[in-house]
Amino acid sequence: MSVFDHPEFDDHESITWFSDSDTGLRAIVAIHSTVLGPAGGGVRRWAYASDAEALTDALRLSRGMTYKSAVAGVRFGGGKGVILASEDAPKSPELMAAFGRAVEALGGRYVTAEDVGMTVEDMRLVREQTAYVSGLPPVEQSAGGDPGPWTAMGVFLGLKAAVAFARGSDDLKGLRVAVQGVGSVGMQLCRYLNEAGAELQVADVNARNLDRARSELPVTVVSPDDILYTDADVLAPCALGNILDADSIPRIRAGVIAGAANNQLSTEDDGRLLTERGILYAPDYVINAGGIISCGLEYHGGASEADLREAIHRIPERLTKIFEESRSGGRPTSEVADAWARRIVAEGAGA
Ligand SMILES: NC(=O)c1ccc[n+]([C@@H]2O[C@H](COP(=O)([O-])OP(=O)(O)OC[C@H]3O[C@@H](n4cnc5c(N)ncnc54)[C@H](O)[C@@H]3O)[C@@H](O)[C@H]2O)c1
Repeated sequence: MSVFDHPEFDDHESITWFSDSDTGLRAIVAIHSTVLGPAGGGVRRWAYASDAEALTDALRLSRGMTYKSAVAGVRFGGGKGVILASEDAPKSPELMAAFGRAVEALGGRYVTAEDVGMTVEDMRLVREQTAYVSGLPPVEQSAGGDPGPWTAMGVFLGLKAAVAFARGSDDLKGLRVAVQGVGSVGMQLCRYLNEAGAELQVADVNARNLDRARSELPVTVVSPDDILYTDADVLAPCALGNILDADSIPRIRAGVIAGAANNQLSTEDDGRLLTERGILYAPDYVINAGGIISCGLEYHGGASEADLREAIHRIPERLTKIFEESRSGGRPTSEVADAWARRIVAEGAGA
């Protein structure tokens, strides 16, 4: 497996592979950049098809974290952990402790938090081994905790800004929103959308999460194979990445894409395909920054919940600026956001 020539390598500062024979832990921590601060980024536990797939995910996600924190003004660089889930390494307090020791071994260059497949309770176990962790139970800090609900708040506000830009009004009453994935973020987003009067179509591959959505809210359940292509006004991807590509984009019917999932575009070219189809795309790492804003304030300390809410309420303003720059320059929103992020990091490097 090539690393330095990997298409997603993008000058990562370091990539560390961890293994612990007692617990079966196998993990990768990719640190893309520490220019703007310690590399902040959650850890994802997922059953990857191969080590190569896990590496690709770690590299893409960690670069996304650099961009996300840069644009959101969070004092973090970018990094990401992935734990390779397998039957030989069941989730256990010991496995979490082993991951905590791995984070500690990086000496503070990487600050972890929860992502897909991880919980606040897992972070508490990680915290027993290292201080380089955020997203802890609220009792241990003032602002912060589980980043999921804060991410959902930012996505909701960002989705409204995207709808306002595309349709001239941010009134969601009667608007049809298709939500892919009703996990931590997707479910909370659905609650906000329902409150605002939107009509919800949802899909999930996890029956328990789907049942929760169905029992709590008036939703129409759509098959996971169809949710991207359903007849909706807004598509909110809140599952995994790599869903927007040359195959899926021509079939999407929604005019706005605004959701939480990281790395929604398969390649940079896919941003252009969306623009050509007239679909307004809210760049994922801009709209889903609520979680890292929360983790950043929690980690650096001294912030109140009011500070956190105020910071998250600035997400729509940033998105609108990106939409405007995209429209006036005829460039995809994803390209505009990437250019912003690179400029902020370059300025940080020169400071
Ligand atoms: N949690 C956060 O604070 C946060 C912050 C930023 C970005 N994100 C991103 O948002 C997305 C969701 O995060 P989360 O914390 O809600 O994770 P989660 O694991 O709680 O929820 C994800 C849901 O998506 C479902 N899913 C997976 N594949 C699917 C498919 N093909 N079709 C339909 N459903 C599918 C899962 O079953 C699960 O219910 C992820 O991409 C994550 O990286 C999360």
